[in-house]
Parts: sequence; structure tokens; C-alpha cells
Amino acid sequence: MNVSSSSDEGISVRGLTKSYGGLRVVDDLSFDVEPGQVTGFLGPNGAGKSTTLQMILGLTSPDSGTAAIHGRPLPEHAEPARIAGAFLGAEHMLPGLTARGHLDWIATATGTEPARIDEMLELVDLTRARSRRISQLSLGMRQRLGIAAALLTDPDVLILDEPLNGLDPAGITWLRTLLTDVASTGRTVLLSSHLLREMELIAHHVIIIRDGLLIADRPLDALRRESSTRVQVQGTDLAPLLDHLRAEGWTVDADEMGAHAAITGIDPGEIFRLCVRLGVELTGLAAEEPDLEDAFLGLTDTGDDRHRHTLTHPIETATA
Ligand SMILES: Nc1ncnc2c1ncn2[C@@H]1O[C@H](COP(=O)(O)OP(=O)(O)OP(=O)(O)O)[C@@H](O)[C@H]1O
Repeated sequence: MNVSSSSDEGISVRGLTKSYGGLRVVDDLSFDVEPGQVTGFLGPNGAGKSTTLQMILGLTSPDSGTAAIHGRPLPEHAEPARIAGAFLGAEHMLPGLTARGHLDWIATATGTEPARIDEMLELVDLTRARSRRISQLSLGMRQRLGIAAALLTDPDVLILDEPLNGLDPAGITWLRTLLTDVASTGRTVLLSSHLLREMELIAHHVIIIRDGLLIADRPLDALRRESSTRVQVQGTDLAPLLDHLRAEGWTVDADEMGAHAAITGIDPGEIFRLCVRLGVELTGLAAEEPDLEDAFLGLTDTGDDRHRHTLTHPIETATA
């Protein structure tokens, strides 16, 4: 491994900006991706994730700003393929090649010893499928082949664009173990996704963008803590409680009978104290654990329904 001891380790993005057709798709983006952990790069469709990853890899030029890996732009390293490995989508593979043939040409181009090809095929469980053409592989198998290709040169930094697409739950568990192992050796791992629940299972740290702008850059646990709790209440006559909460400006969703309601962002203990004070009898009180999806929807919600649809559709179909 080439990991240096300088503080320049990992990925560093500063003021990165890119426009297409007059539209800023990446807007003054700055963040660091630290070694030793798995970082998730999240955002709704069209947020600018792929464009950012391409700029980090030196495949697209920024209009302004810089993207560095281990302290300098990737193309300026003597051996860029040893520094970073990337998977940018199964659609970039030649369908007529076999699985092994795909790894073969990358090994040749990067001067990687052939023994590593068999090792990687084994790692992604494609040894038996090695002679099958890429066009005959399932999407999940092609994703795994792409991950094998990204790891082939044993790079310090791994950049994966939407690697979760097409993976079944077992595949996602497999990828989590693999990426956690890779990160635990001091490597830097950055993966993009709009599949929130899956990212929650894999990432230690998340960077969230929307419309090319940085929305959040935090450990996953911190994001979870900040996201709003929803407290569910049940009772035969909740009206005094709900009227009081609405008057204080809380968001209350109640059914028509007023026997069941959900209050967003409030501490359940506060509900309990209010019920005692107002003489309201509860038959049920439960706090829903916030998850990354709640946090993500809250952070990326522009108040525009269009966004909510683009976000919820992939989540619902992700594991179908
Ligand atoms: N080469 C290009 N030419 C013109 N517009 C582009 C180009 N590449 C990306 N865009 C536009 O830039 C915006 C951001 O696209 P990008 O693919 O970076 O987003 P994303 O977050 O990766 O989206 P998704 O999750 O859908 O893959 C989109 O509006 C897209 O249409």
C-alpha cells in the first residue's frame, strides 16, 4: 500500500464548481474524505454526485476549485492507478468481453500481476462465472466485477459510483464487509448512492449534496441524532393535547377521530408532562427511532414535492 504519513492522505475537495449549459451542477463544493472509514456520498438524482466523482478522478475538468488525492490531482501522481481505483457504473464495460477478459486488460494496462486477477475474481465470488461474457452477467454480477476491477491494483483510495444498484440484500451485506475491511487497513473509501437505507448499513460518515451544494458532512451517528424523532400518541380524547401542541407551533398529524396522532421533533417526555398537566389520558406513547432516511429527507427537502417524489421512488423500489 502507498499510504503516506502526511496529513494530505485521502481526498480533499476545495471550492469545486462545474456548470453544464449555464446550470451549476456542482457549486463551490468543499469536503475531505478521511482514510480508515467508509464515507457515503449521498444526494437525490441529479444532485451532482457523479460529476464530482469524475472531477476527483481527473476525468472531468472543474470550472474552478480543486480536487486532490493524497495532496495532488490524481493525474499528477506518477502511478495514478496505484493511488485510486474506481467503479463508475457497469454500463462502461465492454459487453463482449468475459469477466476475466475485463480484468485482464485492466491488469495489462496498469502492469498488475495476473495472479491478482484470480484473487479478485475469488473475492467477488465470480470465479465460476469468469468465462461468461459481461452481456450474460446479471446487473449484480456486473457490479461485483466492477468492484473487482476497482480493487485490482490494490489502490489506497477506492471510489465507487452507485455500487449498490442491482445488489440483493446478501450482496449489500457482502459489500459492507468488504468495504469495512478495505477501510480498516487505512485506505480511503468513498461510495455514492441515492439508496438511503442501504447506505445507512454501510457508511461511517456521510457527505450529502443537493443541487450541487453541500448539505451535510458528518458521522452517520451524529446525523441520526440530529434527525427529528416522531412521537406517536393514542388516546380516547387527545383534543386538548393536540390543540396545545398546534398552538405552540409543533407539527401534528392527527387522524379524523383525533384518537391517534404523530408529533414531529418533540421529546416524548415533554408529551408525557403535558398530558399530566392537561389531564389527557394516553393509551399509547411511542417514539419512532429516526434513521438516515428521515435525516436525508429533512435535509434535502426543498419544500418542493418534485424532490420528495424523486427521493422516495428509488427507496421503495431499491430492494424489489
Ligand atoms: N456531460 C454532461 N453534459 C451535460 N449535463 C450533464 C453532464 N453530466 C451531468 N450533467 C447534468 O448535471 C447534473 C448532475 O448530474 P450527475 O450525474 O452528476 O448527478 P448525480 O447526483 O450523480 O445523479 P444520479 O443519482 O441520477 O446519477 C444533472 O442535471 C445532469 O443532467
